[in-house]
Amino acid sequence: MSSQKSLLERLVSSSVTIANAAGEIICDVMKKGDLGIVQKEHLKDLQTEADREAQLCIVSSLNKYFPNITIIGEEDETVGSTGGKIVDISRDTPVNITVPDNYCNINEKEVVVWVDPLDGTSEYTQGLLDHVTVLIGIAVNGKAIAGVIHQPYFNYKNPGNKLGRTIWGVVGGVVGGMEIKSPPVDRYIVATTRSHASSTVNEAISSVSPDEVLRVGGSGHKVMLLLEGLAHSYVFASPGTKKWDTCAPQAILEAAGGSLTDICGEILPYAASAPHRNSKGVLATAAGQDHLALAAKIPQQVKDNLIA
Ligand SMILES: Nc1ncnc2c1ncn2[C@@H]1O[C@H](COP(=O)(O)O)[C@@H](OP(=O)(O)O)[C@H]1O
Ligand SMILES: [Mg+2]
Ligand SMILES: [Mg+2]
Ligand SMILES: [Mg+2]
Repeated sequence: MSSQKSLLERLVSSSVTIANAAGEIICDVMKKGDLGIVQKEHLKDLQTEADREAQLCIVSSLNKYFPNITIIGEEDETVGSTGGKIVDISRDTPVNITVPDNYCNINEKEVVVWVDPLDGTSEYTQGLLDHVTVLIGIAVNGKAIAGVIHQPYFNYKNPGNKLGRTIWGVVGGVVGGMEIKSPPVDRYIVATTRSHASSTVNEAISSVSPDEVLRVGGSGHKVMLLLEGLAHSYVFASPGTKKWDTCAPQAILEAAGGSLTDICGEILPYAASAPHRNSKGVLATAAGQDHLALAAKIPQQVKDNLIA
C-alpha cells in the first residue's frame, strides 16, 4: 500500500462527502414540502425535485474534481452537468479507506461512476424515509469495485441520535461506516420490492421458502438489510432495476463477503457500454450464504420469463 493517496481512495472519500451533501438536499426538499413529482416511464416510476437536485449536485461535483471519469446518472442519462452546486470536498473529515494494491494505479479514464441520487423514490413520496439512500458506485474494467451508500434518514425514528449515516467499501478492502452483522441461523428472511411486485417476483420468493419476507423500498436499503444481518437474501425476479441501483450496493456487499448477481447467479456488467437495465433481475446474499445454491432454487420458468 502506497503512502500517497490513490485515485480510488480520493474518489471514494470525495463520494462520501458528495453523497452527504446530496442527502442534505433530499432532506431540504422534503422539509419545504413541495416534492415536484413527475412521472417517468410509467405510473410507478416517479421523479421528484430531490432526485433532480441531488443528481445535479453529485454529477457537477464529480465532474469538477474528476473531469476525466465517465458518470452515468439515473435522472438524465445524457447530462454532462456542471450547473449544480459544487460540494467543498474538504468540508467533512476524510474517512479511512483500504484500497488493495491491485487498485492503486487506476487512472480517471478507466473509471465509470453509476449514480442513483435518490434510491427509493416511491417510498420517499410516501414518507417511508428510512428506505431512501443515495448511491454512488464505482466500476473499473466492467466490474463494481467500490461504492458509497448514504442513508439521509438513518435514525429518524430515534430522535436524539445522529440523523443519517454513510457506508463505503472497496472490494478486497473493508467496509466503513457501520458494523457488519450476520443474519439469524434459525430462520430465513428474504427482502424484496415493496412497490414493484409481480407474479414472477412472488413466485421466485416462494421458491426459496422464506420464514419471513420484508417488502421494503430501494435496492440500497435492501442491501443494507443484508449488511445489518436483518435479512439473508434480496430476491427480485424482475427487469426493473438499473445499473445505478446495484453498482454501489454490490461493491459494498462484496467487500463485506456477500454477493450480488442477476437472478441466475451470473455477474452484472458495469462498463459504460453495458445495458442500463438489469434485465435478468437481482439476487443478493449476505456473507456466509451459499449464493449459487440459492440461484439454483429459482425455477427455470421464472428465469425464462425475464428478458435476456
Ligand atoms: N418496474 C420498475 N420500473 C422502474 N423502476 C423500477 C422498477 N422496479 C424497480 N425499479 C427501480 O429499482 C429500484 C429498487 O426498486 P424497489 O424499491 O421496488 O425494490 C428503485 O429505484 P429508484 O427509487 O431509484 O427509482 C425503483 O424505481
Ligand atoms: Mg427512479
Ligand atoms: Mg434506484
Ligand atoms: Mg433513483
